[in-house]
Amino acid sequence: MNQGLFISVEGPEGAGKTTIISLLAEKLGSEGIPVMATREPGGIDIAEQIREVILNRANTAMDPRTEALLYAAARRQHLIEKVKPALDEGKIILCDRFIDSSLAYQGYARGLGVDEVFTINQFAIEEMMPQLTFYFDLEPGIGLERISRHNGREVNRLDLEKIEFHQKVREGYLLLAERFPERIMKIDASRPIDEVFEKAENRIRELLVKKP
Ligand SMILES: Nc1ncnc2c1ncn2[C@@H]1O[C@H](COP(=O)(O)OP(=O)(O)OP(=O)(O)O)[C@@H](O)[C@H]1O
Ligand SMILES: Cc1cn([C@H]2C[C@H](O)[C@@H](COP(=O)(O)O)O2)c(=O)[nH]c1=O
Repeated sequence: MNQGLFISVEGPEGAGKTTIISLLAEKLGSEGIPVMATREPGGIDIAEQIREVILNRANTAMDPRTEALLYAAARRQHLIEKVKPALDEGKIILCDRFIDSSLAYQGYARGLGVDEVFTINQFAIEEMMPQLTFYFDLEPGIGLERISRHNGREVNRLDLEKIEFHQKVREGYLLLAERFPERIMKIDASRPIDEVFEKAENRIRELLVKKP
Protein backbone atom coordinates (compact mmCIF):
# COMPACT_ATOMS: atom_id res chain seq x y z
CA MET A 1 0.00 0.00 0.00
CA ASN A 2 1.23 3.54 -0.81
CA GLN A 3 1.98 5.57 2.28
CA GLY A 4 3.22 8.78 0.72
CA LEU A 5 1.22 11.58 -0.79
CA PHE A 6 1.00 11.97 -4.55
CA ILE A 7 0.41 15.59 -5.63
CA SER A 8 0.40 16.84 -9.20
CA VAL A 9 0.69 20.44 -10.31
CA GLU A 10 -0.98 21.48 -13.54
CA GLY A 11 -1.53 24.54 -15.66
CA PRO A 12 -0.55 26.27 -18.87
CA GLU A 13 2.95 27.32 -19.90
CA GLY A 14 4.45 29.85 -17.50
CA ALA A 15 1.78 29.42 -14.82
CA GLY A 16 4.46 29.06 -12.13
CA LYS A 17 4.38 25.29 -11.56
CA THR A 18 8.16 24.82 -11.40
CA THR A 19 8.61 27.90 -9.21
CA ILE A 20 6.01 26.84 -6.63
CA ILE A 21 7.11 23.19 -6.59
CA SER A 22 10.64 24.22 -5.84
CA LEU A 23 9.52 26.55 -3.01
CA LEU A 24 7.29 23.84 -1.53
CA ALA A 25 10.03 21.21 -1.72
CA GLU A 26 12.47 23.57 -0.05
CA LYS A 27 10.11 24.54 2.78
CA LEU A 28 8.76 21.07 3.53
CA GLY A 29 12.23 19.54 3.17
CA SER A 30 13.70 22.07 5.61
CA GLU A 31 11.21 20.79 8.21
CA GLY A 32 12.41 17.22 7.72
CA ILE A 33 9.30 16.18 5.76
CA PRO A 34 10.38 13.67 3.08
CA VAL A 35 9.56 15.24 -0.26
CA MET A 36 10.51 14.60 -3.87
CA ALA A 37 10.02 17.00 -6.76
CA THR A 38 9.83 15.58 -10.25
CA ARG A 39 8.37 16.37 -13.65
CA GLU A 40 6.58 15.01 -16.67
CA PRO A 41 7.41 14.21 -19.32
CA GLY A 42 10.79 13.32 -17.87
CA GLY A 43 12.12 12.85 -14.36
CA ILE A 44 14.13 9.74 -15.29
CA ASP A 45 16.41 8.89 -18.20
CA ILE A 46 13.99 6.96 -20.45
CA ALA A 47 11.23 9.53 -19.98
CA GLU A 48 13.64 12.42 -20.60
CA GLN A 49 14.57 10.73 -23.91
CA ILE A 50 10.87 10.49 -24.82
CA ARG A 51 10.48 14.16 -23.82
CA GLU A 52 13.20 15.10 -26.29
CA VAL A 53 11.30 13.32 -29.10
CA ILE A 54 7.91 14.85 -28.22
CA LEU A 55 9.06 18.41 -27.68
CA ASN A 56 11.71 18.63 -30.41
CA ARG A 57 10.72 21.54 -32.63
CA ALA A 58 11.82 19.60 -35.72
CA ASN A 59 9.12 16.95 -35.18
CA THR A 60 6.32 18.92 -36.82
CA ALA A 61 4.91 15.78 -38.50
CA MET A 62 3.97 14.15 -35.18
CA ASP A 63 0.45 12.72 -35.27
CA PRO A 64 -1.74 13.68 -32.24
CA ARG A 65 -2.33 10.03 -31.27
CA THR A 66 1.42 9.34 -31.45
CA GLU A 67 1.90 12.35 -29.20
CA ALA A 68 -0.70 11.09 -26.69
CA LEU A 69 0.86 7.61 -26.65
CA LEU A 70 4.38 8.96 -26.14
CA TYR A 71 3.24 11.04 -23.15
CA ALA A 72 1.52 7.96 -21.72
CA ALA A 73 4.65 5.84 -22.26
CA ALA A 74 6.86 8.40 -20.53
CA ARG A 75 4.31 8.55 -17.69
CA ARG A 76 4.33 4.79 -17.20
CA GLN A 77 8.10 4.52 -16.96
CA HIS A 78 8.35 7.53 -14.63
CA LEU A 79 5.65 6.13 -12.34
CA ILE A 80 7.21 2.69 -12.09
CA GLU A 81 10.83 3.78 -11.84
CA LYS A 82 10.54 6.88 -9.66
CA VAL A 83 7.12 7.82 -8.29
CA LYS A 84 5.91 4.48 -6.93
CA PRO A 85 9.16 3.64 -5.08
CA ALA A 86 9.17 7.11 -3.49
CA LEU A 87 5.52 6.77 -2.44
CA ASP A 88 6.32 3.39 -0.93
CA GLU A 89 9.05 5.12 1.10
CA GLY A 90 6.41 7.52 2.44
CA LYS A 91 7.48 10.61 0.51
CA ILE A 92 5.39 13.52 -0.67
CA ILE A 93 5.69 13.62 -4.46
CA LEU A 94 5.34 17.00 -6.14
CA CYS A 95 4.93 16.16 -9.80
CA ASP A 96 5.12 18.96 -12.37
CA ARG A 97 2.28 17.78 -14.69
CA PHE A 98 0.58 14.38 -14.82
CA ILE A 99 -2.48 12.85 -16.49
CA ASP A 100 -4.54 16.08 -16.53
CA SER A 101 -1.98 17.56 -18.95
CA SER A 102 -2.79 14.75 -21.38
CA LEU A 103 -6.52 15.25 -20.87
CA ALA A 104 -6.32 19.03 -21.41
CA TYR A 105 -3.69 19.15 -24.20
CA GLN A 106 -4.26 15.94 -26.18
CA GLY A 107 -7.83 15.10 -25.13
CA TYR A 108 -9.40 18.55 -25.27
CA ALA A 109 -7.14 20.96 -27.20
CA ARG A 110 -6.00 18.44 -29.84
CA GLY A 111 -9.55 17.08 -30.02
CA LEU A 112 -8.76 13.41 -29.35
CA GLY A 113 -11.46 13.29 -26.65
CA VAL A 114 -10.93 13.54 -22.90
CA ASP A 115 -12.44 10.12 -22.19
CA GLU A 116 -10.47 8.44 -24.99
CA VAL A 117 -7.19 9.88 -23.70
CA PHE A 118 -8.14 8.89 -20.17
CA THR A 119 -8.63 5.31 -21.38
CA ILE A 120 -5.16 4.99 -22.92
CA ASN A 121 -3.70 6.50 -19.76
CA GLN A 122 -5.51 4.00 -17.56
CA PHE A 123 -3.37 1.32 -19.19
CA ALA A 124 -0.28 3.35 -18.28
CA ILE A 125 -1.11 4.32 -14.71
CA GLU A 126 -3.39 1.45 -13.59
CA GLU A 127 -4.98 2.91 -10.44
CA MET A 128 -2.27 5.38 -9.53
CA MET A 129 -3.96 8.78 -9.51
CA PRO A 130 -2.77 11.77 -7.44
CA GLN A 131 -4.64 12.39 -4.19
CA LEU A 132 -4.41 16.13 -4.86
CA THR A 133 -3.92 18.23 -7.98
CA PHE A 134 -3.25 21.96 -8.03
CA TYR A 135 -4.46 23.61 -11.19
CA PHE A 136 -2.78 26.98 -11.67
CA ASP A 137 -5.24 28.95 -13.73
CA LEU A 138 -3.82 31.70 -15.93
CA GLU A 139 -4.71 33.52 -19.11
CA PRO A 140 -2.32 31.85 -21.62
CA GLY A 141 -1.00 35.14 -23.04
CA ILE A 142 0.34 36.06 -19.58
CA GLY A 143 2.08 32.70 -19.16
CA LEU A 144 3.67 32.84 -22.62
CA GLU A 145 4.85 36.36 -21.91
CA ARG A 146 6.38 35.19 -18.61
CA ILE A 147 8.34 32.38 -20.26
CA SER A 148 9.55 34.65 -23.06
CA ARG A 149 11.20 36.78 -20.36
CA HIS A 150 12.56 33.71 -18.49
CA ASN A 151 16.21 33.33 -19.51
CA GLY A 152 17.31 29.82 -20.29
CA ARG A 153 13.78 28.39 -20.77
CA GLU A 154 13.78 26.29 -23.97
CA VAL A 155 11.02 27.11 -26.46
CA ASN A 156 9.55 23.73 -27.35
CA ARG A 157 7.22 22.38 -30.05
CA LEU A 158 4.12 22.79 -27.87
CA ASP A 159 4.99 26.36 -26.88
CA LEU A 160 4.94 27.24 -30.59
CA GLU A 161 1.27 26.28 -31.00
CA LYS A 162 -1.10 29.14 -31.82
CA ILE A 163 -2.64 31.12 -28.94
CA GLU A 164 -6.03 29.52 -29.81
CA PHE A 165 -4.55 26.12 -28.91
CA HIS A 166 -3.33 27.43 -25.55
CA GLN A 167 -6.78 28.93 -24.92
CA LYS A 168 -8.35 25.53 -25.58
CA VAL A 169 -5.89 23.95 -23.14
CA ARG A 170 -7.15 26.37 -20.48
CA GLU A 171 -10.80 25.57 -21.32
CA GLY A 172 -9.93 21.89 -21.01
CA TYR A 173 -8.37 22.38 -17.58
CA LEU A 174 -11.35 24.43 -16.38
CA LEU A 175 -13.71 21.61 -17.40
CA LEU A 176 -11.53 19.08 -15.56
CA ALA A 177 -11.53 21.25 -12.43
CA GLU A 178 -15.35 21.30 -12.54
CA ARG A 179 -15.54 17.57 -13.16
CA PHE A 180 -13.17 16.51 -10.38
CA PRO A 181 -13.64 19.17 -7.66
CA GLU A 182 -12.57 16.86 -4.84
CA ARG A 183 -9.18 16.18 -6.38
CA ILE A 184 -8.43 19.37 -8.29
CA MET A 185 -7.88 22.65 -6.44
CA LYS A 186 -7.92 25.66 -8.74
CA ILE A 187 -5.59 28.51 -7.80
CA ASP A 188 -5.45 31.92 -9.47
CA ALA A 189 -1.89 31.93 -10.86
CA SER A 190 -2.02 35.60 -11.86
CA ARG A 191 -1.57 36.46 -8.16
CA PRO A 192 1.93 37.10 -6.70
CA ILE A 193 4.17 34.08 -6.12
CA ASP A 194 3.93 34.24 -2.29
CA GLU A 195 0.10 34.16 -2.44
CA VAL A 196 0.02 31.18 -4.82
CA PHE A 197 2.58 29.43 -2.63
CA GLU A 198 0.61 30.04 0.57
CA LYS A 199 -2.61 28.59 -0.89
CA ALA A 200 -0.82 25.45 -2.05
CA GLU A 201 1.12 25.06 1.19
CA ASN A 202 -2.02 25.40 3.34
CA ARG A 203 -3.81 22.69 1.38
CA ILE A 204 -0.86 20.30 1.69
CA ARG A 205 -0.70 20.90 5.44
CA GLU A 206 -4.43 20.13 5.76
CA LEU A 207 -3.81 16.80 4.04
CA LEU A 208 -0.76 16.05 6.18
CA VAL A 209 -2.83 16.54 9.35
CA LYS A 210 -5.38 14.00 8.08
CA LYS A 211 -2.75 11.51 6.85
CA PRO A 212 -2.69 8.27 8.88
N1 LIG B 1 2.81 34.19 -9.68
C1 LIG B 1 3.76 34.66 -10.51
N2 LIG B 1 3.78 35.97 -10.83
C2 LIG B 1 4.72 36.45 -11.69
N3 LIG B 1 5.70 35.72 -12.25
C3 LIG B 1 5.72 34.41 -11.96
C4 LIG B 1 4.76 33.82 -11.07
N4 LIG B 1 5.04 32.51 -10.99
C5 LIG B 1 6.12 32.28 -11.75
N5 LIG B 1 6.54 33.42 -12.34
C6 LIG B 1 7.67 33.59 -13.27
O1 LIG B 1 7.22 33.08 -14.54
C7 LIG B 1 8.26 32.36 -15.19
C8 LIG B 1 7.79 30.92 -15.48
O2 LIG B 1 7.61 30.28 -14.24
P1 LIG B 1 7.71 28.69 -14.11
O3 LIG B 1 8.90 28.19 -14.87
O4 LIG B 1 7.61 28.34 -12.68
O5 LIG B 1 6.38 28.26 -14.89
P2 LIG B 1 5.90 26.82 -15.34
O6 LIG B 1 4.45 26.74 -15.08
O7 LIG B 1 6.74 25.76 -14.70
O8 LIG B 1 6.18 26.88 -16.91
P3 LIG B 1 6.32 25.70 -18.00
O9 LIG B 1 5.32 24.64 -17.71
O10 LIG B 1 6.03 26.38 -19.27
O11 LIG B 1 7.74 25.21 -17.92
C9 LIG B 1 9.47 32.44 -14.25
O12 LIG B 1 10.30 33.49 -14.68
C10 LIG B 1 8.87 32.73 -12.89
O13 LIG B 1 9.74 33.46 -12.05
C1 LIG C 1 2.77 15.76 -19.38
C2 LIG C 1 2.24 16.40 -20.63
C3 LIG C 1 2.78 17.58 -21.09
N1 LIG C 1 2.28 18.15 -22.21
C4 LIG C 1 2.91 19.39 -22.71
C5 LIG C 1 2.74 20.59 -21.85
C6 LIG C 1 3.96 21.43 -22.17
O1 LIG C 1 3.66 22.16 -23.36
C7 LIG C 1 5.02 20.39 -22.48
C8 LIG C 1 5.93 20.12 -21.30
O2 LIG C 1 6.74 21.23 -21.10
P1 LIG C 1 7.04 21.80 -19.61
O3 LIG C 1 7.92 22.97 -19.84
O4 LIG C 1 7.74 20.72 -18.86
O5 LIG C 1 5.75 22.18 -18.97
O6 LIG C 1 4.30 19.19 -22.79
C9 LIG C 1 1.24 17.57 -22.90
O7 LIG C 1 0.81 18.09 -23.95
N2 LIG C 1 0.71 16.41 -22.44
C10 LIG C 1 1.17 15.80 -21.33
O8 LIG C 1 0.65 14.72 -20.94
